[in-house]
Amino acid sequence: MTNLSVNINKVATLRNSRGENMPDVVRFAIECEKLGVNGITVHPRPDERHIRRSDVIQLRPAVKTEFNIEGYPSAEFIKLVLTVKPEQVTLVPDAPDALTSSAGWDVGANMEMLTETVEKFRDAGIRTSIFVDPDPEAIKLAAKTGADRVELYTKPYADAYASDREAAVAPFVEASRAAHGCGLGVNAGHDLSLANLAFFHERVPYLNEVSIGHALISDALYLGLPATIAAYRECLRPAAPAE
Ligand SMILES: CC(=O)[C@@H](O)[C@H](O)COP(=O)(O)O
Ligand SMILES: NCC(=O)COP(=O)(O)O
Repeated sequence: MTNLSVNINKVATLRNSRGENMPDVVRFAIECEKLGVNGITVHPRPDERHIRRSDVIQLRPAVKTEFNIEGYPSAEFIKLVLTVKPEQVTLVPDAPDALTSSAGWDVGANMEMLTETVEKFRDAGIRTSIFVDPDPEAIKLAAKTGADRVELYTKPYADAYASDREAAVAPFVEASRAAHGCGLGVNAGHDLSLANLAFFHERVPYLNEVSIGHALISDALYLGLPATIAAYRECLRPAAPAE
């Protein structure tokens, strides 16, 4: 089974466009859980342009499924995560002013820092995941940091899906096999959508979790949240066993 974690960053973007608390990110997370999602993801950025540190703290007791916090492991981020103790932390290499995530880690160049960071979170009982491109070498190194999972950066898949979906998904199939072979769990995310998710799920083995925000929140504006969550969950329905 592949879990669906809803990234609620964009709900906070809308909230922040006015000075008050509408929409309420905690209420939104609870509504998502009532509709059957398996987790809630947030990516607090240093400028607090969407999710704020105070949101992360308020979400913790409200989220009853899996709380996944993504971000660059600055001292401030590490302190926040160790205080909040989510079920999962995803380490992402974004610069403080990044518009959005645009690449996985250069794991080799950051081996010592990643290994030390993973150890801090593991000691606190928090599952760790490292954001990587679908590169078997980076994945082998990620396993050596002691991380539990990798998250595959799926924008290249999303971009290439319309022109040649077989070619687009092939590196992710290989990457997921490599991760599984190293004993790592496999997450995936970035620009997954109703257009490309079902095929990704059908083809990529060992997929533990997808985290989806931008497209899902946009779809909810058109379709409503219950229909949107139902449609994404349908994309992740296990294939019927072969006759
Ligand atoms: C790691 C990743 O792919 C997501 O966290 C994505 O970057 C969402 O962040 P924004 O909502 O700030 O674009
Ligand atoms: N880890 C990816 C994520 O949380 C959501 O990315 P996106 O769907 O907003 O591109």
